[in-house]
Amino acid sequence: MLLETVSVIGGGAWGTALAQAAAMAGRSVSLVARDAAQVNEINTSHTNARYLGSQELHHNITASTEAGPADIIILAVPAQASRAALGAIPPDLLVGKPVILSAKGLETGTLDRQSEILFDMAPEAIPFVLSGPSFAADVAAGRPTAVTLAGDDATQTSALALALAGPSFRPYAADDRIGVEVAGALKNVYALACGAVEGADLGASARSALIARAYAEMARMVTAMGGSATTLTGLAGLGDLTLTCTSVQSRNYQFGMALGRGQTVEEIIAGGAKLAEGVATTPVADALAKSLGVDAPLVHAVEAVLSGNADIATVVAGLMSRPLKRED
Ligand SMILES: NC(=O)c1ccc[n+]([C@@H]2O[C@H](COP(=O)([O-])OP(=O)(O)OC[C@H]3O[C@@H](n4cnc5c(N)ncnc54)[C@H](O)[C@@H]3O)[C@@H](O)[C@H]2O)c1
Ligand SMILES: O=P(O)(O)OC[C@H](O)CO
Repeated sequence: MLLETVSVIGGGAWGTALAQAAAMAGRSVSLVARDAAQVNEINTSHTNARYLGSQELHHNITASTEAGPADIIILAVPAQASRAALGAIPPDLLVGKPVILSAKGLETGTLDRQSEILFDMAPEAIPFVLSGPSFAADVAAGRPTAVTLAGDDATQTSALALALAGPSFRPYAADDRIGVEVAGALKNVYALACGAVEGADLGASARSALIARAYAEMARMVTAMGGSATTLTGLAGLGDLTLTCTSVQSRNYQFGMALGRGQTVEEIIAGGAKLAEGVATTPVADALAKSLGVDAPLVHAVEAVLSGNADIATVVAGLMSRPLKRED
């Protein structure tokens, strides 16, 4: 498998950061963004100010509004836009190519994981999932970051990890593609909850209890969806859950803080909130839990708050008065 050139689809924070990581790994990178002015800025000033401020971008990154041929395709648009973004790529560019799915979310309506969307849109592409504790600003600045890269063929996955590894970006190869993508999607739901705990001033003890119970719930969900609970001990599980559930740098955590302070979803969005993938993923996860018969009280509680069916005090009281049980 030739792995020299990379096409990153999505000129937002994460697409630009992954383009930077690939360029730092020695790859020749094309960054595909919809906005012509942004493409011009990246090519002339080597910055993407809207998403990454004054961070200088590697000169091996060339921006374009259209995807061209590449050995590796990285999809880095919001989860709800993945289907449309894949549909905009000429189909022959995806045949037999590794496509790295980096969005963390489940699709509204279909309830699909990211690789299920890829199977629909480009069945001859080879799916990989990249996830783990990684803020775009950190990756773009070359701060040390480790992620999980999961694929179905161990040799191919290791080769791809090697092609993207640099001095500050360390992908660990793994084989549980489903577990990695479900963990990446669900941690955003729990980050909303942890942010709400902070916004409502419920205390650090409550937040840690929530993280631990979220981990247990995530394990039930991952197992029911065909992944392995063991995956959650790694970067895509514990690593990303703790990062996003404790850091105000997380957009999902920030959104949750606003919920905790009593704002509605509509008010938070009208106030200019950045992308918080958990908002769209929560009702999907809730529907999946119900259809799979998984006990997921935390997902359900977040759904109740987001939909306006219950306030934070009511869901906390409900969670605290569930029948006592053994810790498993
Ligand atoms: N930002 C991070 O730190 C980070 C880290 C890891 C994973 N992610 C994941 O990456 C995904 C993207 O997040 P982001 O931070 O880049 O969001 P963002 O809001 O910074 O950027 C999203 C980009 O996608 C583009 N886009 C939207 N719809 C599109 C479409 N149909 N076709 C082409 N481009 C489209 C937008 O124009 C924008 O440039 C999310 O699922 C997020 O969870 C983000
Ligand atoms: O800012 P968030 O909440 O989208 O989180 C970004 C990354 O997923 C953290 O690993």
